[in-house]
Amino acid sequence: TRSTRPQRLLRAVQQKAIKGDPQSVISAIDYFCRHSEWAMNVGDEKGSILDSVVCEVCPTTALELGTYCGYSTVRIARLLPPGTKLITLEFNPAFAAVARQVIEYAGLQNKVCLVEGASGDLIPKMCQMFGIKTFDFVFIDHWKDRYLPDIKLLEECQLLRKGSILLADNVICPGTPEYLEYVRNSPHYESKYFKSHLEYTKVEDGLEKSVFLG
Ligand SMILES: Nc1ncnc2c1ncn2CCOCCNC(=O)c1cc(-c2ccc(F)cc2)cc(O)c1O
Ligand SMILES: [Mg+2]
Repeated sequence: TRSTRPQRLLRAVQQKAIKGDPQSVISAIDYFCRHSEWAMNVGDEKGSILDSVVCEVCPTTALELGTYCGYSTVRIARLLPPGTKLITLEFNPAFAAVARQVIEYAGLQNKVCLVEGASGDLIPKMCQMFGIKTFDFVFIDHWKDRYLPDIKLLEECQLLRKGSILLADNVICPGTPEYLEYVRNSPHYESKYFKSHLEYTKVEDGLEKSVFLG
C-alpha cells in the first residue's frame, strides 16, 4: 500500500538529516514541507517564535498537546536543559509511531515522553503518571476545538501555577475563536498575539502566548 505523508516525511529525515543533530532534523522537515509536500508542522517562521518563548521560560516541566510527526517536539526538547522532561500527547498511533522515530533520530528520546491518547483523558492522569505537580510551559497544537476545554481541564487539575505559560498554535488558521476569546478576556490570563503565517505559506496565522495569573 502507498506510504503515508508522515512516513515520507520520516524518510526525508533519515535521508537528509544527521543522526543526533536536532537542527538538521528540523531543516530536513522544513525542506520536505516547502519543496515536496506541505505538512501541518508549526514550521520555521512560527517555530522561531516558539524557540524564543521556550528560551525565555526555561521550563523544567513542559507539555505539548498534539505531537504529529514530532517537529515541534524536537524544536522544544533541543532547547531544554538536562534533567527536564517534555511530555507530548498524540491521539493518532500512526503519527505517534513516526514521531518516536523522528525524536530518536534527533537524539532527544531521553528528554521526551510521548504518550498516546486523547488529551482530555490523559491530562487528569499527569500527576499520577509522572508525578508532575504543575507545568511551566504548555504548547497547544492539537484539535482546535479542544484548546479551550483542555486549558480549563489543566486549571481544574491544578496543573497550572502563577506564571505558567501557554503558547497556542493556529489561533487564526484554522482558528480557535472560543479559546482566543477566553484567554483574552479572562482575569486569570494575560495574553499576547504573535502575528506570523501558516506554516510554509503566505496565509496569516499566529501564536497566542498567555500567562496564567492564578
Ligand atoms: N492528544 C490529542 N488529543 C486530542 N486531539 C489530538 C491529540 N493529538 C492530536 N490530536 C488531533 C489532531 O492533531 C492535529 C491538530 N493540528 C491541526 O489540525 C492543524 C491543522 C492545520 C491546517 C490544516 C489545513 C489547512 F488548510 C490549514 C491549516 C495547521 C496546523 O498547524 C495544525 O496544527
Ligand atoms: Mg499547528
